[in-house]
Amino acid sequence: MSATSKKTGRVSVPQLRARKGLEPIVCLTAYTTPMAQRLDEHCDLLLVGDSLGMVVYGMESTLAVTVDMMVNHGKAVMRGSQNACVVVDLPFGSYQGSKEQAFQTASHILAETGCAAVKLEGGAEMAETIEFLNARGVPVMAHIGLMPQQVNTMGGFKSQGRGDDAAQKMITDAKAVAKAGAFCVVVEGTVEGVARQITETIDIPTIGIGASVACDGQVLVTEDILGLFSDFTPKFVKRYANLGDSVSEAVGKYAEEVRTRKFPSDEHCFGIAKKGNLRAV
Ligand SMILES: Nc1nc(=O)c2c([nH]1)NC[C@@H]1CN(c3ccc(C(=O)N[C@@H](CCC(=O)O)C(=O)O)cc3)CN21
Ligand SMILES: CC(C)C(=O)C(=O)O
Ligand SMILES: [Mg+2]
Repeated sequence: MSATSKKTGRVSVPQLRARKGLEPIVCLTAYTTPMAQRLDEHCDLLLVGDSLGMVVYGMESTLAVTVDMMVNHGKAVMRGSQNACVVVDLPFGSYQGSKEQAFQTASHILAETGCAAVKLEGGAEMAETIEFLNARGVPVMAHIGLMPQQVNTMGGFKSQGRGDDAAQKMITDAKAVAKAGAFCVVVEGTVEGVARQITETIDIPTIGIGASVACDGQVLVTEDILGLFSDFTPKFVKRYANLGDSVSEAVGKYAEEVRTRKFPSDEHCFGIAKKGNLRAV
């Protein structure tokens, strides 16, 4: 059972921060109310990720995701959950301009959705922004390593931390976001040795996605583990179900029954009208 705060019933940001080095933090993405309802009892943290652009809207990257989309899906996830701490991703272009822009966007998302914190991508270059937000009441989850919003500068969704310089830069980034006051940090697509060294070096929890078992917690995209998304499958995804196949099978049966007039049968109908109910024309 996860620790919950008395007042709201939800896992709080300080409780998550205090999990450093203890029981691993369980996190999954959530975009909708029905999925949040299913995930809530099992997860410490639900992340309304901007990956929804690719998973729900069929976009080729996360770059065109808007603040309005994040607010609407954030509200949906809050309605479907009561236990987990809900964190919403700041989308591309809504926070990189200045720390003031970041505060404007983040405070809007917190006020509109009721979520507990925001996540933003970036290392040392975002430290000032993280400190600015945190000091003004916006808890920040950082995100380093493979940063999908940097797909155009990184030349694709490629794993990070290979080579001494890249490894050293990632460790510097991790230290910078921790010092700036981030309450935890997502480490994405990063070689094990670097993820382990970061986890051992900084005093906030690391949440890994493709960053080995050395991290203080794990996150994956829910549709990936359920087999509901198949445009691509990152190496770090483990499939726990094949719901996409179940959907195809169920819908195939429905279509067949409609075409053969097997559906709807009597049990799904409101019966035959009594004589008096039928008005003569
Ligand atoms: N469904 C989904 N799952 C995700 O994990 C995810 C998203 N969408 N959208 C936003 C980002 C994009 N991510 C991605 C996308 C592709 C790869 C990928 O195909 N990587 C290859 C190459 C690795 C390399 O060259 O180092 C792989 O084999 O994992 C990884 C992460 C992670 N995020
Ligand atoms: C995969 C996680 C870390 C994310 O940023 C997202 O879902 O957008
Ligand atoms: Mg994201």
